Amino acid sequence: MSDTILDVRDIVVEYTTSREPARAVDHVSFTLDRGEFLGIVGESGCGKSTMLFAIAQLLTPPAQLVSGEVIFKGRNMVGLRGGELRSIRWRDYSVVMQSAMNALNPVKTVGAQFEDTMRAHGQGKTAGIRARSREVMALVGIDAIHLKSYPHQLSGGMRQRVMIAMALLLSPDLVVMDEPTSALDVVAQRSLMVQIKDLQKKLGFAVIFVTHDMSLVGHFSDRLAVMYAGKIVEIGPTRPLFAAPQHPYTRGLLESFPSVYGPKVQLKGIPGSPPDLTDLPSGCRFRPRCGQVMPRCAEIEPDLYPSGDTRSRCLLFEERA
Ligand SMILES: Nc1ncnc2c1ncn2[C@@H]1O[C@H](COP(=O)(O)OP(=O)(O)OP(=O)(O)O)[C@@H](O)[C@H]1O
Repeated sequence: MSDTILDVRDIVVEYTTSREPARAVDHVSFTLDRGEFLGIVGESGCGKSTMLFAIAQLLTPPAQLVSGEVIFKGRNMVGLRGGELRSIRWRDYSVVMQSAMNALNPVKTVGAQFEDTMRAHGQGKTAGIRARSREVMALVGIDAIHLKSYPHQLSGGMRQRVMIAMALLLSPDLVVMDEPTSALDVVAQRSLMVQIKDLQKKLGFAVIFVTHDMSLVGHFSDRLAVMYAGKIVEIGPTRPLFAAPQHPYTRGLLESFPSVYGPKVQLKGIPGSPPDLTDLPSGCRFRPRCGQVMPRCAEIEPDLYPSGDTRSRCLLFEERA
């Protein structure tokens, strides 16, 4: 039996604008195995959150899924109606957003919100709801007393943990996370990441984790997908991708972040900024910022080619395809 839990097939998402539509996700495909931790990285505006929303079926206008399929546990989620989706969300997959303050209801206690979620999925027994609520709070290291707290009574780190506890209430097989640590200071960020990883190993759920901070997911993900201007430009196992990044954009990204280990090196960054999605350069989208640009890069839009242990969307690797 296949171990694939999620099969994202050729998805295209566009935002309607007053000019051309902005194609924020442009023919993206990948699969995710049960229990796997996939990091999605890239600069701000490259389409990471839009892709996550497309997978979780949470897109709202002006964004729309133009084409593609999202096969989750063997079923295409694209086109499922509200009721069908509601029965899958939280139970089979859950979503942890950037800001728990926006995702949690400010006028309900944490416990009441857990109860609503569980009752909406057919858990009728109050004793069972209370026990499970205490259990998930213990999983994320928060005293059950805070089931009586309102979101504003908790620190930022506690709120994010509460969101994770809520995401785990119904033991889903997949948790998608959109920069869940971005509002926290560096120390709180690391400790939350360690906790997410521990929970994932213990409970066995798969994770898709979106972040612009490559060094953050470097220690925790099994595989990484690097996005640039709506496309995956490199994808592969995390370790080799970090040790020997192949795509010039991945190399630039890695050189933009200080490494926790290894010698001190000058941080370089990537010159310029990502292109306007309504006015893309011809050929390779990264071409105007690339240090290894060749004349052909303006003419040919590269495919994903095998490149070392990863696959890269760069003509440097074309002959190996
Ligand atoms: N409401 C909107 N209307 C029009 N275009 C939008 C809208 N929201 C996003 N976009 C377009 O989609 C692109 C991708 O946005 P998205 O938020 O998915 O990127 P991201 O990589 O997640 O960025 P960040 O890390 O800042 O969250 C943006 O660059 C922008 O061009």
